[in-house]
Amino acid sequence: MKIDGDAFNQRIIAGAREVIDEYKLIDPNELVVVALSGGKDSVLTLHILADLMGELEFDLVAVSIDEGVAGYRSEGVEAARLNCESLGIKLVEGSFKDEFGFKLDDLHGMYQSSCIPCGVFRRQLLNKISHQLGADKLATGHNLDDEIQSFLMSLAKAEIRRFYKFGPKLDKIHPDMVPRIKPLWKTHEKDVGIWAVLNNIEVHFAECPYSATSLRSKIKGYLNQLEEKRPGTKLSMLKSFSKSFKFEKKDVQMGVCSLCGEPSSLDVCMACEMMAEINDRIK
Ligand SMILES: Nc1ncnc2c1ncn2[C@@H]1O[C@H](COP(=O)(O)OP(=O)(O)OP(=O)(O)O)[C@@H](O)[C@H]1O
Repeated sequence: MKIDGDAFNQRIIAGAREVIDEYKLIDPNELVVVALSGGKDSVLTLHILADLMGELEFDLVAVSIDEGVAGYRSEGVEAARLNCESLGIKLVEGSFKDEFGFKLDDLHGMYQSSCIPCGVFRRQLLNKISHQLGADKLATGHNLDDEIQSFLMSLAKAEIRRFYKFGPKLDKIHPDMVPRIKPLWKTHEKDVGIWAVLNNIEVHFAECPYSATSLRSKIKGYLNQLEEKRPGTKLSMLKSFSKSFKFEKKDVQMGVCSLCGEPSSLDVCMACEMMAEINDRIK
């Protein structure tokens, strides 16, 4: 079946715009930072926001983190640079090596999945750089698929506390924590891939070599099978999760880590706890 490119693009943009408007993701005069991995989802988020910044009157900067995965991340960072250059958006780069003194590859075999430390350190660094830049919002490329996967992962691990991260806009729960927004919250991952190919956009399509070990990748496979057999399942799940779980964000108590001073709900943040183990093992 041949796709009508213009109609498809309009549908994708309208879907994100609907989420931005419905959930009031961005206010005028705000500085929005896009967490830009160079993958298709964050690149689409960058393009959509670059397109809207004039009309909605906000500023835009992108941040890319090099986690230190040989043969993988440098291509993503390159795609991030090319897209920022073509759209005239400033790109700020950070790396695990510079910030924490190790590459993700150095941690190989230390955890059940390398995605565990990767997520912890990346989230902290993205927030730290965004806060230093004076950002009001941190936009990620999380799409509908990512969101249901995260929800099911929290359910499977009985990490009920994490349910507050569900939804297209997270509240500001600490002065040093930049609230995250997810313009692609209702966009199917498959459609993002089609958008990138259809428009010949420079994106890094490869999967991280560590991702196959994660619980997320298993849940992703299951959800894709389900969607193929029963189209519409993913959207129904998103809708039912949205209706069933209304969490009081104020119940999440945020303070600062007693070691590094970064926002944390624990006395010692996950990053510092992991850092102590890592220092014992590799330094
Ligand atoms: N290295 C990174 N630098 C900046 N932001 C990142 C990075 N990795 C992930 N993110 C942000 O977190 C979101 C979800 O992460 P995920 O691991 O699903 O990304 P990905 O699949 O590598 O790339 P994408 O989601 O952009 O296609 C991304 O959409 C992006 O906004």
